[in-house]
Amino acid sequence: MTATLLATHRVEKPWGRHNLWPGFADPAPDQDPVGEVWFQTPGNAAPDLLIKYLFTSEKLSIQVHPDDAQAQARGLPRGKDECWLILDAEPDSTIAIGPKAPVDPETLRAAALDGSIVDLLDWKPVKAGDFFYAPSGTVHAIGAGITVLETQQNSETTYRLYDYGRPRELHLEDGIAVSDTDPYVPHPMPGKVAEDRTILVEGPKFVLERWQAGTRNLTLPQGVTGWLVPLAGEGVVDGVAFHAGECVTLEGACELHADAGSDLLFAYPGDTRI
Ligand SMILES: O=P(O)(O)OC[C@H]1O[C@@H](O)[C@@H](O)[C@@H](O)[C@@H]1O
Repeated sequence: MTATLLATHRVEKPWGRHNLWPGFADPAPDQDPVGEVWFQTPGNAAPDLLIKYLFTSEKLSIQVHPDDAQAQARGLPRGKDECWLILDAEPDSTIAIGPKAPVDPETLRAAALDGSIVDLLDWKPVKAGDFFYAPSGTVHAIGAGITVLETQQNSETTYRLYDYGRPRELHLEDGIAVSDTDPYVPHPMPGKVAEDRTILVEGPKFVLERWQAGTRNLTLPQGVTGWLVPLAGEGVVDGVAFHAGECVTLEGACELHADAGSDLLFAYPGDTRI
């Protein structure tokens, strides 16, 4: 059994914020806004998954990620399926996920060049508690005024198709080549499978569970790491205390106690619940 409290890595982004979220120190007013906080595993090994908080004040780029095969064909370790649990959103906040109607790659390319791609996409209103799974290939954009907990394959390959004129690099040819041109179809979600267990994602790249307060004995198979993400509350796992806003990786057999009021996510690679 091993429980490791992860260090955080803050990433400044043009669409980030100066007022973050309980448990996260705000950047000083004269510093650049922080858009992402990543939880980093110690050492050099690149784990399968990456957990991030996202804090937005403007729309992110319209973007797409390659899948495993497309990434590996480009010499990259893996693709990037990702999913978002909305923790907070302003009343008019939206997320774009896929085109509203089927579109051919040439039309998508032209729309990315002249900015009309914004209107091609399906912008959905979002509120706290909403959940979206975006498989690799899904053209997407997270909107303004949103706090998100993102669980993703551990990849930083983002192909930007459109960036609202911000002076950042675009990756039009790569992006169009991996874009799914059909409307988004929601990913199957098993949901509540026991009184104290909800499965938000069960494959193909990872499993994501949501738990409340209580005591659990977990046994992760040999070689499998689990990421425990306390969204609210606090507790102890294998003698390591955790609080909302932190992240603990687990290996082997672990005993977990989460106090009343806790809201926990638990992610691990694979396509089947343990
Ligand atoms: O390219 P920008 O706009 O900075 O957005 C990059 C960010 O996009 C989000 O949708 C997620 O995929 C994040 O993991 C990623 O870091």
